[in-house]
Amino acid sequence: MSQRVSRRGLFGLGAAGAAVVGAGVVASNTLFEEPPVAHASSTSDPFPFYGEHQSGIVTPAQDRLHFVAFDVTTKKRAELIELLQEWTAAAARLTQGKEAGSYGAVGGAPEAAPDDTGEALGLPASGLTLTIGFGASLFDDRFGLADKRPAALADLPKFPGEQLIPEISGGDICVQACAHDPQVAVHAIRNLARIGFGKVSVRWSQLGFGRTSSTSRSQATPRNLMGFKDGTNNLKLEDAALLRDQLWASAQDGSDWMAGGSYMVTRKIRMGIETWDRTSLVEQEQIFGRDKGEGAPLGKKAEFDPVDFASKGADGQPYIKDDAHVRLAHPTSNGNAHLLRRGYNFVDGSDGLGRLDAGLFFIAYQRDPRKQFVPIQMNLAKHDALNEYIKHVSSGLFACPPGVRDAGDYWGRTLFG
Ligand SMILES: C=CC1=C(C)c2cc3[nH]c(cc4nc(cc5[nH]c(cc1n2)c(C)c5CCC(=O)O)C(CCC(=O)O)=C4C)c(C)c3C=C
Ligand SMILES: [Fe+2]
Repeated sequence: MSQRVSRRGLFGLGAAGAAVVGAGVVASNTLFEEPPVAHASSTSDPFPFYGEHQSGIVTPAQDRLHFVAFDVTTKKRAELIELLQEWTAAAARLTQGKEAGSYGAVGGAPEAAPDDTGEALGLPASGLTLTIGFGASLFDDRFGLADKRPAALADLPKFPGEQLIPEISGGDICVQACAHDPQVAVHAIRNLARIGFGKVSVRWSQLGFGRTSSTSRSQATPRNLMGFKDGTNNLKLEDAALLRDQLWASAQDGSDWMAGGSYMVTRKIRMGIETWDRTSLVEQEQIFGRDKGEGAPLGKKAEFDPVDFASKGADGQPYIKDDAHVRLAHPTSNGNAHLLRRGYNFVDGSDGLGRLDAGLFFIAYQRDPRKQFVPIQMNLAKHDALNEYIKHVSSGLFACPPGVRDAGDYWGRTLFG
């Protein structure tokens, strides 16, 4: 059964209702709380906010993304904790289709700035998830966190060929907003930025459309901007044993506060779309090692046929070449390392030289980037035939803490508490 608490419903309470709600965040939650659905059954339904793990990781990937990285500008630890608490309360509301604050866009005092910006009034939850992560720079000496930096949050090495732009890389805190409606995702990030005014500033942000991964077997595999099915051989929510082994951090990994959390790597990867579009079909397929129509491994027929790196064609050469993307990224080439990929296509207009500024905003979750993203990306950066058509221009690495248990908990409590 689904619940629908749309912002329109809330708005309908009017000022009197809003005034009661205004007694406080907890009170407002109590007033409106309904048991969250375990699984959204339509694209307008909410996903639960509270749980052992943050939503937005194994949650079936939604269609739209607004990703933001903040720098913390306050020097006071207490102010940062207070902000995380305010953000958590707002996120609990927003993900359930409510306004960011209890007064809302039009229910507060006319003399005061509204506690919601209003552009999502009337829109349902739209499957919004908000996922927070902490970057390595947060663990300097500003907030007394230096000895809490997890070993797995080690700086990524420099990879061959990358051309990173510092202004759109890194950040102290990130928030990934995913939803089926772009207005809902943008509204959520905008309101978190508004609440954070004076304590954080936006370092960079990225819009994404058209998910490029499936994170559940219930989803069809989407296509990336190169026209290939992307996300076929991904970690999926149904792979319980693999998720335990490869996705979720545990207390035994060395940082108690991260138990139940996961590490997120982001890479903005620009594609040379125009060159790609002039490349022959056979070459495109050899670059990935899969066919373009079905997404089947070369030498096989169906998308989910197992990849066979040994079998050879009539010419005596392996169907999947040594420099093919799927061979180099496969767990068998990387010490059994898996990733949960959750990326999005992006088009940021054009670059002034007649080319689309487009590509893949790659997002991957894992238990330990030193053993997963780093060896895979090193292998790809050195040998991948795809490198001729792509350029990594931004990078991020964030420790995403465990889920928020209930209305008395907050994002990052295990780190600060
Ligand atoms: C370091 C990790 C990876 C980066 C960076 C990356 C970039 C990238 N990938 C595609 C398109 C496809 N990738 C596919 C498979 C695939 N990619 C990675 C990792 C990275 N990709 C992995 C681990 C895998 C799975 C390999 C396997 O086990 O078979 C595929 C095939 C379909 C699929 O299984 O998802 C495509 C297509 C692009 C366009 C890109 C950079 C722009
Ligand atoms: Fe890939």
